[in-house]
Amino acid sequence: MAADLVIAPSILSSDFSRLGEEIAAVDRAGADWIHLDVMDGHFVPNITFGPPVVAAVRAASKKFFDAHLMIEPADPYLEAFAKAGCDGITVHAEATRHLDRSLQAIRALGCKAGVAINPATPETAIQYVLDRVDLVLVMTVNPGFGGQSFIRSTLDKIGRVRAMIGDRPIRLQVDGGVAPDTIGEIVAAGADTFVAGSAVYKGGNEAAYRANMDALRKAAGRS
Ligand SMILES: O=C(CO)[C@H](O)[C@H](O)COP(=O)(O)O
Ligand SMILES: [Fe+2]
Repeated sequence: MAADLVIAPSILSSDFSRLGEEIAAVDRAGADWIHLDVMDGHFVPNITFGPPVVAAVRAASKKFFDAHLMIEPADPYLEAFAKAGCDGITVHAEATRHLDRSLQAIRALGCKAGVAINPATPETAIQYVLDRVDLVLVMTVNPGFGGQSFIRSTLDKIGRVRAMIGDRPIRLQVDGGVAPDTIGEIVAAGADTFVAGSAVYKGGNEAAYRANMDALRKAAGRS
């Protein structure tokens, strides 16, 4: 496993009326990456934002912009997200007809390529694209909303994905229900990159965000 642990606050749980400030606040409070949840009201039952908003908030932080595209199709929008300033782009295996091609396209745009799988999707969905990706995202809630409960049946799958990754330089990310009471088991299962929305943004100010991320790192055994 990668020795370093990455905490990526999901701005889905931030105050959207102050999005730039909310990103800058988690940056100062110790976020490793910024996780951007893009939803289309089609692949998932919610709508968030697109490339113009990403471009508008890009100046708020120099940290890695980790775009989680919950959109179908994704291919027509990859270039726009790259130009908006995303450092990594993750597409869902379930929403991408020609997954190998999409992942090649992301890398050709100069971004890190990620592939996500939903809780009900078996890990075999990604077995033939592992040489095309820099990140595998195992969803631990059904995508679409923040603040949902962690789905425990995903723990075994995280372990199987870790074994599939082997010694490849691929990050294993989890997203959904990551909190101090779940992160220990998720680390033990083999994940190294943690998206947390409600568990980071609760409290509503920078001091709370710092304390929340410290609590996650402590519960993960990394502080
Ligand atoms: O992709 C997502 C939802 O589809 C979000 O990243 C995720 O839900 C984060 O929220 P929380 O940490 O509150 O579960
Ligand atoms: Fe996400």
